[in-house]
Amino acid sequence: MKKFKTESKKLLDLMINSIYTNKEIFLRELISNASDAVDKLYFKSLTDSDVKVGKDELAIHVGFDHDARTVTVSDSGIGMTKDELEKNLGTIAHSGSLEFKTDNAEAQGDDVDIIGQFGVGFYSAFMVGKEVRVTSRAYGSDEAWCWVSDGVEGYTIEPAERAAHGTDVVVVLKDNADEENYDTFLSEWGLKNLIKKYSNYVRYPIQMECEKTRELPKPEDAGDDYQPEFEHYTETETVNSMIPIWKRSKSDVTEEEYNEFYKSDFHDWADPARTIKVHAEGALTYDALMFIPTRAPYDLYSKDFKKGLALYSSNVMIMEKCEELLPDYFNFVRGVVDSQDLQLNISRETLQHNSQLRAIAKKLEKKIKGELANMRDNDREAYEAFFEEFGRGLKYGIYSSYGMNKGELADLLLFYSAKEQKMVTLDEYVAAMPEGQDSIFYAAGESVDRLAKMPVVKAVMNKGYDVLLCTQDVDEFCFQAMMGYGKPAAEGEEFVEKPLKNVASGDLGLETEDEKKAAEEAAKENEGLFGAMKDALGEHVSKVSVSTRLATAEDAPACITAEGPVSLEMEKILSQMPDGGEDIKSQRVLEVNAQHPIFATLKAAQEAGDADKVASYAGLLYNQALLVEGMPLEDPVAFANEIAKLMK
Ligand SMILES: Nc1ncnc2c1ncn2[C@@H]1O[C@H](COP(=O)(O)OP(=O)(O)OP(=O)(O)O)[C@@H](O)[C@H]1O
Repeated sequence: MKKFKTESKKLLDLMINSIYTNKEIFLRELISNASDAVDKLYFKSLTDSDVKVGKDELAIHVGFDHDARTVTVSDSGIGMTKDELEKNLGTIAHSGSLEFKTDNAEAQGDDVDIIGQFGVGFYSAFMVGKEVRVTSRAYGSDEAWCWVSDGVEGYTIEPAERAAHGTDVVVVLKDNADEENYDTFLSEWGLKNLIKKYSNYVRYPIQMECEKTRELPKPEDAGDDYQPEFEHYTETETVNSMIPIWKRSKSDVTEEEYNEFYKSDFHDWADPARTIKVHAEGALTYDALMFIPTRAPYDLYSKDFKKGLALYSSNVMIMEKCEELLPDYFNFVRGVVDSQDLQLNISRETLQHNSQLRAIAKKLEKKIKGELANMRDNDREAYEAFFEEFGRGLKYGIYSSYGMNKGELADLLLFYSAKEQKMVTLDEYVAAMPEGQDSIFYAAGESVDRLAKMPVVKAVMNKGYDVLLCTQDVDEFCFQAMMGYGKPAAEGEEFVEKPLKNVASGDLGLETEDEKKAAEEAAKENEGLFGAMKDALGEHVSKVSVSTRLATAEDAPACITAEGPVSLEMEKILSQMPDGGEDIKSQRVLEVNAQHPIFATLKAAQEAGDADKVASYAGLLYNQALLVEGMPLEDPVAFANEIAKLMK
């Protein structure tokens, strides 16, 4: 037996125990080696007229023997001589494939795509195998050799038999232990799954003998009670689909084919809303195929959801979900990126340089954004359906970046316009703003119908201004992070942002000079009344004041607004959060309509010294305003009792 050198032994131990996180990739590595071997022979046939092999003779075979506990990967490739077995498999980190690639760098065209480069992949077989036997016959040689090793001490090379050129790698699996079970590698289903997962796009057919059943023909003399009989048989099946759809030119692929690929590879039953194909050449050459789904997967908004695109290099899957390729707010995009130029880490599980990924991600983000903008502008119905499913994520993207992402995302948002009675973009809202309107108004609450009836909304609408009715919990948080919205109408034009204002908060600055004056006067005149009302309401409000937004007898008698950064709707949402949001309160102001007949009644009660009536009416006004604004009453029984008292 030839012993591995001490350094090699250490390296081998490292290889087997530390480099890979996932044992199952051993099959990917052996299949990649087989594909390289076949590729090398094919390349020879192209460059040397003495070598005659047809592409259809070239295949890879995967099989297993349950009783012997072996998995075998065979190829009809270039094979290895005794010397090559020694050099390639006896020396860790010696890559015959890299040598081949370097030697033939000039002559290689698109027809060859060698995967190996580090000279370590083969040894991953020892993660699952207690012994590996490699029987190989080099092309053009009439002798075969068998290399055998336990992956610990060393290896032997003995003469062997093989009918034709090529290599068989037989992995004798380790025994099952408590924490490891290798039986999945001893089933047709388990191996097929791994081939599909990692090696589906290897360019040569990967074949397996597959078990099938078929019904036997019904005998002519079968009686009425004949039960159909079945037989088992095996058939050679090609498991991989070979040609990656993303490498085919867009004009050669039908929409149907893209849809089928999407549905089968990403496990969706609905066609995608959009398909985005990218082919980039230059410093980094790559292909990408991305899909915008029609509907959100059930776990999109859960913590366990993992975003990412599948990453392939030389047709072999490196990562199932490469997170770095997508920003969080486009987490719903599914797809594939494939590049031969990626500098892989030795385990092929990550890349050496994330800057390569960043460059790709940046370009892809632009493409996705462009596709969404195109859908928004040219197929509004489809875009609204998209937004219904995924809009929350876009808004959350603005909120969670404290508004930093608004440049990328804000023009993709849609909100319900009270005036237009349909979904509009912020640009459409701004474009329709009448002369003199300098803010974007919105209201937040549970439903559009309810919001449309709110006095604070009506008051702004009566001035001729539109109000965006926001019904998602994230809406107001998103707007607060944005603070304002605007973009230059034309290139080079000045950039003016319109502030975003909640119609139920603070001073909107919409009152006329006359209205302002009237309110100031009413406040001064009725200082005593407002003081008494505030006392009656206690901690519930920070202030009782004359409303400037409710300014005619037809408007509501009172409304509640919030001073400061926390609105009533935000308070409601925060109070429903599991982690202590209930402590965050808005500063409520009870605004009273001084033109409303009820105000006259209140004034009269105050003048007559009827403190009980003032207190009771203050409570009633406060509670009914809460009801209108969709806020819970603190004491519904007391409220009902007060009303009953009035009705007696
Ligand atoms: N089935 C095979 N047929 C012919 N040669 C093979 C086969 N398997 C392995 N080899 C040779 O053994 C070498 C070492 O294989 P190994 O899988 O360790 O590394 P690699 O494929 O070169 O690189 P990587 O670590 O990137 O996969 C290969 O470069 C190749 O020359």
